Amino acid sequence: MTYYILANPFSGNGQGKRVTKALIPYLAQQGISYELFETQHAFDEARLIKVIMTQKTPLDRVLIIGGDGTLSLALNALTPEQPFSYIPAGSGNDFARAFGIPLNQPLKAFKKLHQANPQTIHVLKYDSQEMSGIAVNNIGIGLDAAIVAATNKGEVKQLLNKIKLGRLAYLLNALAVLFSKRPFSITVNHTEFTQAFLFTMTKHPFFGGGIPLAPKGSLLESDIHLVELDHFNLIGIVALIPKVFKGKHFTNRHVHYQIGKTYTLSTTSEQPMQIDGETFVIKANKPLYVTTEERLIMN
Ligand SMILES: Nc1ncnc2c1ncn2[C@@H]1O[C@H](COP(=O)(O)OP(=O)(O)OP(=O)(O)O)[C@@H](O)[C@H]1O
Repeated sequence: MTYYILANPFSGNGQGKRVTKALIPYLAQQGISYELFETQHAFDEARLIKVIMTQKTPLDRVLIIGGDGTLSLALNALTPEQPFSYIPAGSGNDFARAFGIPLNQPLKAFKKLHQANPQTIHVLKYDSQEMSGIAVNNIGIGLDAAIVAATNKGEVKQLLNKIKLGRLAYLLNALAVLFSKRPFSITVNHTEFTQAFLFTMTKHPFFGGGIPLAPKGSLLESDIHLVELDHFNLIGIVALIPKVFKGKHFTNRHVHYQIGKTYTLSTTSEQPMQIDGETFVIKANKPLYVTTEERLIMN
């Protein structure tokens, strides 16, 4: 059995490279066979998964090393029947937190996955006229997407990442967007929210690098947790932030929470949308259909 490893050396500000550097000598020392495929540029994951799938035999394993974005892009290129293993090497690592994969301990994570049997998890599956795919963490429309969009394109992020303050970039952008983002109207399964501010569907508790947005979410179930926050006064919204960090935001009357298996939604205006931290837009009156899909993980 050979491990076909897809690694993003640049994830987590170079953590992908550090994880690979720790893992490869260990595999060699243990006599474990491997083939390493490192991404050469952004969005190289799908190409490498295709190469891996033409080379591997059914007994070989697929191991992904990177952040949530790398995992998401790789799984979108992998068929549902193909089991995968994962070692986190990002900055947020929400999927790894949700599945209990050791963070910052690549050898511990590897030893665990090496012994593991395939287990079924449920990820998000989305579909519209314009796009389709799966998401391992969450799909957000409005505030979180606007923050991700502002952070991803900001040169400030690169600078702050270098001095290990990437999370500060999120915080600064979050504050700027908080004050400028306007509410929007969204209809989900026939319920209309006319003053929506944050609208996030998640399969597991975490978003934004460990923030417990939906503490009861689980990858082991097909439930999709929907958290919607209405735009109300900004002082109230700012006061809500520490509660979100503690997972205690559901008592606020402006927070709406639903658990469901499928959602059909549409907005009346074009809005930013984030899918596992990559940014898109949802066009006005273009329905998006969200459900779940089963995947096999060996961790
Ligand atoms: N060789 C590369 N050079 C530049 N970008 C890359 C490379 N390989 C992959 N990418 C891009 O990096 C992004 C994914 O980064 P990833 O999310 O894994 O790390 P992160 O942002 O540090 O972690 P997290 O999402 O956990 O915060 C994707 O857009 C992917 O296409």
